[in-house]
Amino acid sequence: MAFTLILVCIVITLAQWIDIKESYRKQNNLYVRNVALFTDKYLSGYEVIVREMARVSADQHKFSQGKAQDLSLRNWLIERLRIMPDAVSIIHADDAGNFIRLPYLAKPHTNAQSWDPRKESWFTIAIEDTEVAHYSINADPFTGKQQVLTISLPVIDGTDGSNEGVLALNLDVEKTEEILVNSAPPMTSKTFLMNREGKIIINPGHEIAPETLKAITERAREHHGDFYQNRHYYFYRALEPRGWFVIQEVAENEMNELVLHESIKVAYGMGFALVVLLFCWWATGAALNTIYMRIASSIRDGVIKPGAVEELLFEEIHSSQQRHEKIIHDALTDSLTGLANRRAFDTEVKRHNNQENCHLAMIDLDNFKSINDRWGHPVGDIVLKTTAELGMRLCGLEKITLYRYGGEEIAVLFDDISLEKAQSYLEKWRISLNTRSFREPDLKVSFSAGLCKMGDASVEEVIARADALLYEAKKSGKNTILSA
Ligand SMILES: Nc1nc2c(ncn2[C@@H]2O[C@H](COP(=O)(O)OP(=O)(O)OP(=O)(O)O)[C@@H](O)[C@H]2O)c(=O)[nH]1
Repeated sequence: MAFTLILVCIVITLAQWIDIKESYRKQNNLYVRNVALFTDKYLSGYEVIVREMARVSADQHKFSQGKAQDLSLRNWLIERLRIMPDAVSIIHADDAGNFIRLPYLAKPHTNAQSWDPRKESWFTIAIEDTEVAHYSINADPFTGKQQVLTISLPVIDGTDGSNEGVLALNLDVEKTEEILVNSAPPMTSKTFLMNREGKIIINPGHEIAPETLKAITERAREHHGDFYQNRHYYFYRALEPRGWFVIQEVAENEMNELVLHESIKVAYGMGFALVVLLFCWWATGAALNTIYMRIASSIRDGVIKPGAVEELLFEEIHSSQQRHEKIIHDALTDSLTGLANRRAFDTEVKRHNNQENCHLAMIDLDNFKSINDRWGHPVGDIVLKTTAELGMRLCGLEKITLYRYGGEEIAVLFDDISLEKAQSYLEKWRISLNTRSFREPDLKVSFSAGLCKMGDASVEEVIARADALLYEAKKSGKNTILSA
């Protein structure tokens, strides 16, 4: 029992462990999805503006036409730049090496002096394509910033389709990092952006080993998902169409600690419930044991000891036993005289016939019909009852049993009693009945009896012999006892 309960508790706690872990997995996936959505919205907003700037630049800006007509475009671009809080600069460059960079810096960083935009990856990729915006991380030679996030697009003349170069918007990487820093993961973890080639795009200061990046590129094959690698859980989601991934790295220890923290509450609850159950089980067993012991000793001693439950149980057992005994008693007793009835006689006579020194007497009231006829049946009943009472009273401690054999006939079984003693008993009974005064002044009652030995013939023959003697007694004038 206790073992089964403990087993159930362990199974429930384990199921709870798996359930909590699964719930954290979902939370992390949701977190990565939200970061990806937010980052996507953030970058798309800037991409739309860059696209608009590229379109306007294509219409208004031709490097071949000199600088004068650029002023209005420059002002327009500067205005756009001002409304983009995270934008660092914008560059329009063509494949002849001409470029303008806004805002204009009077003292650019020394790196800018020999800078050629055509050597930048954002230029080479963007100039080959006509539709898709390109995202890359670069250094800004003008400010000396090591990292800017560049969104680049080709500048295509709307009228003749000629390529006027590339427009590139540089965003402050630190601002994009803030998205990742300020996002609230469900647990302590590292969140960063990398591309499909395993290169880090944005990483707010986490240390990510190159082999980890390699492993992620091999495992992160779907649009989104999660996997376990080298004691870490990884949750990822693609940032299409940039070919980037938002990655969240959770240490296995961190996940296990959280799951353990949650599961331990359930385990404590289960443990407490188990202890309470076992205690109740033990207490009930002990209480029942005490009750059984008290009932047993009550039954053995015949004394009901204090204690409501035991008393009730004892009473119930006792009264049910009494009911049972009464049913048996009623089944074997004549209701008028209180003597044992014919059914009891039929059972007992066989037993007596197999024993030594047993005798049978058949008794019949004399002239009973006349008594009934003269004084009525109720008086006849009283006579029957009085006869039985006298016979019973005279038995004393002897093993003499009286049976109402039928009508006004009574059978008597003498167990281990000599013929003389039996005769003496019957005689005393006959005299006491015959001398008995009734309320009815003229009522005189007597009986005749036939007494014989048992055991030397069948029951039927013994009864027939006693009946024959009774018949003889009647014939000889009644109020007589004959024996053989
Ligand atoms: N009051 C009463 N009468 C009974 C009962 N059982 C049998 N009797 C009556 O007992 C009478 C027996 O009459 P009989 O068989 O003629 O015998 P008897 O009148 O005693 O005559 P002898 O036996 O020859 O002395 C019948 O009238 C029965 O109705 C009973 O329980 N109560």
